[in-house]
Amino acid sequence: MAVFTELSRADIDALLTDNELDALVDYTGVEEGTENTTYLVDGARARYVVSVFERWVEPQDIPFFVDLLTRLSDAGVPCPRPVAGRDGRAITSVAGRPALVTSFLPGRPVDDPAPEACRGCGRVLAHIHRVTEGMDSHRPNMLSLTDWYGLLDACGTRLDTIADGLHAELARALDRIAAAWPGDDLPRGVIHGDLFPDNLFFAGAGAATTAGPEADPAAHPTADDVSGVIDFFFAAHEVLAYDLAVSLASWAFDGRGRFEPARARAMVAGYGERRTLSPAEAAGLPVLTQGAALRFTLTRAYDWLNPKPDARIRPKDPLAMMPRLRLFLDQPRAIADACG
Ligand SMILES: Nc1ncnc2c1ncn2[C@@H]1O[C@H](COP(=O)(O)OP(=O)(O)O)[C@@H](O)[C@H]1O
Ligand SMILES: N[C@@H](CCOP(=O)(O)O)C(=O)O
Repeated sequence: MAVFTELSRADIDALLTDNELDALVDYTGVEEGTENTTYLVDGARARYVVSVFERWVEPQDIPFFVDLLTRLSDAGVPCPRPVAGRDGRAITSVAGRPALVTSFLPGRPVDDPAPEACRGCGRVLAHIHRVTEGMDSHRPNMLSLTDWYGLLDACGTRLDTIADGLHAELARALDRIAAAWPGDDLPRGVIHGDLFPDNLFFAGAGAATTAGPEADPAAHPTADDVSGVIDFFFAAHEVLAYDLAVSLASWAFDGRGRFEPARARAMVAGYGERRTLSPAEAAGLPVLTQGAALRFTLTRAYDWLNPKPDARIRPKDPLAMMPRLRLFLDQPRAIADACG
């Protein structure tokens, strides 16, 4: 459960009534998520999502998220829309904490995304990249390649308590990735930065986890069934193709962690439906996917080694991305072929 900051019924009631939004029916802390505190709030008229920012997000970043989510919503990207308070401006604090109140989105993520779902993911990413072209608000990426060195240092040899030799292996990987990083030559813009399967909702999805995929065709939604994209709190200015690399690293593997070229191909094809990937971007993807697998290993390891006391959270396995990192490093053709 990702609740770092406990909100009381009185806090939520004050949020709804002080802003003349709604009457409180019920509220609950959300199980999923690892970065921020999330509450679902049921009002008499609508359902809201309250995200209280805990880290990586500074209060001065909040206007960027408000602009971004408003712009994307206006352009038809099914993302959370900021909810305005009594003064007509987005609500950016709850119970004295930096926060954002947004609309609730329907649908569920898929656990084991088939190529059609991957195509939907690629399409949404490209849509985000197109719609944010020329956006005025700017947010630098706090987790860019140079920041990975800081994370590696902060974890230090304590990494070896997670797995023998992990520190040396990650240090080698980082040096190799940094030496080949194609970043400077590629188009930059606003990336989502964390479009893992749990952050994309599909209408009708979710049956796979309860009834088995064969029991309900909706367990395998199509790209047209995308109903929501959430968790923009890593969004920032970065190399656009790196965003695709993050999703390739997190979507293009089956339930047993085996690379699935068909998923990677479908994702790249879906991306191409909305934005043309240049030859230089396609050529950069093998190294960008190495970087993505490394970045999430480092942040997960950091969180593992530095748990927040009293937080209700399920930490993610820091070793889960390691086989992917090794595959991307050892067989760069795997990604290159999928993109060709
Ligand atoms: N707009 C939304 N609509 C529906 N559910 C949401 C929405 N935003 C968040 N959630 C739920 O809350 C969970 C945690 O939100 P998320 O933004 O991913 O948290 P974190 O910032 O900690 O990663 C999500 O996995 C999802 O179940
Ligand atoms: N997606 C990242 C970290 C954030 O996870 P989320 O569940 O809070 O979106 C990871 O898997 O490490």
